[in-house]
Amino acid sequence: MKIAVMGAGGVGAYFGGLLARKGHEVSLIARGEHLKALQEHGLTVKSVHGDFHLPLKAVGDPKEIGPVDLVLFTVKAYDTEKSAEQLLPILKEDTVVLNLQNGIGNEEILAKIIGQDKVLGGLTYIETTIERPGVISQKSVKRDIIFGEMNGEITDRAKKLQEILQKAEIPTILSDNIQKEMWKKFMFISSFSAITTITESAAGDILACEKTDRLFRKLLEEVYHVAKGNQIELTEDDVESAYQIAKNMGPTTKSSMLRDFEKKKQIEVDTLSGAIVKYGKKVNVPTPYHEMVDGVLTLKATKF
Ligand SMILES: NC(=O)C1=CN([C@@H]2O[C@H](COP(=O)(O)OP(=O)(O)OC[C@H]3O[C@@H](n4cnc5c(N)ncnc54)[C@H](OP(=O)(O)O)[C@@H]3O)[C@@H](O)[C@H]2O)C=CC1
Ligand SMILES: CC(C)(CO)C(=O)C(=O)O
Repeated sequence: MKIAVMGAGGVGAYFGGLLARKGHEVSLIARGEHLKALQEHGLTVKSVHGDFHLPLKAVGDPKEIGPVDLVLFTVKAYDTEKSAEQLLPILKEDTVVLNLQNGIGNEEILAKIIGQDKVLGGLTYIETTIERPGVISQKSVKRDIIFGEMNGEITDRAKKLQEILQKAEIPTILSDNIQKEMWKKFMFISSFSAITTITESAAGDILACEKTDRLFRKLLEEVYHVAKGNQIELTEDDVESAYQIAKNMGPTTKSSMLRDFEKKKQIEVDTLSGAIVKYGKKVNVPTPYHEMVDGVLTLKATKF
């Protein structure tokens, strides 16, 4: 299968690398120093599941790839619109674009630009980052993808994609309610990104401190109430499951937002805590915890 990775960073290059190892023709779309290193030295992955090195095609302009069967869409949320436009020349009638970004609403932005029929909703639980240009460091045992058609249908193309991902050793669930799965991840990641970045700490320290542990729970509960207000059927068990994910991912786990913050890169606060505030306002559900985080991190990020 011919595959392009739009935004070959921590998530994209890691999964792209696993697919290439199974014989798929994978091209990485990247930019800057990272692109230069990929072109000169190939992709290096250091992973708890095993290190590997691959000389993969890496380009800055998707036009150099030609039409593809599958796109992994793995840019940060703030790059969605521009990156979707750049994809247009490599899309065929039956190309599938699997979105793996954090946040809610990215699929809708994608659909407006490339067409609803091409977009599969998705998310991933994995800790992975660009350690230095050309080198990905994948740190978590967990590396799951959950995806599905936005309308919940279990289609042949989705079943085929699940098989391809599973053959590449990626634990993959095909969901008939991806919108709900995305909200579950949204509840977890908006709250986990908030508490890790504001405290500049990993999961273990946060959960071991009674006060930050309570704050994390408050952030999760706030999203639960916002979700309910927006007619999303999350339960209190989902809040507890989200809390347990932070516990189970291990004490050294950091959010990708904290890693970006440490690298003094733009952070996705607008589409995580900022988005919770907006969804809350829409249905008159107060969000003081996420509002505080959104304000503090927005200001801090202007000082890089
Ligand atoms: N990292 C993680 O552990 C996880 C991340 N996620 C989510 O997945 C998404 C991707 O995150 P992550 O992999 O960390 O991001 P990265 O920043 O590591 O990777 C994205 C890469 O795409 C590049 N890029 C962006 N736009 C373009 C473009 N138009 N053309 C070429 N290159 C481009 C970026 O370049 P530049 O650096 O110059 O901006 C960057 O190198 C985010 O929404 C994140 O929240 C979800 C689960 C886990
Ligand atoms: C917390 C983690 C690493 C788990 O998938 C994540 O999704 C992120 O930080 O973006």
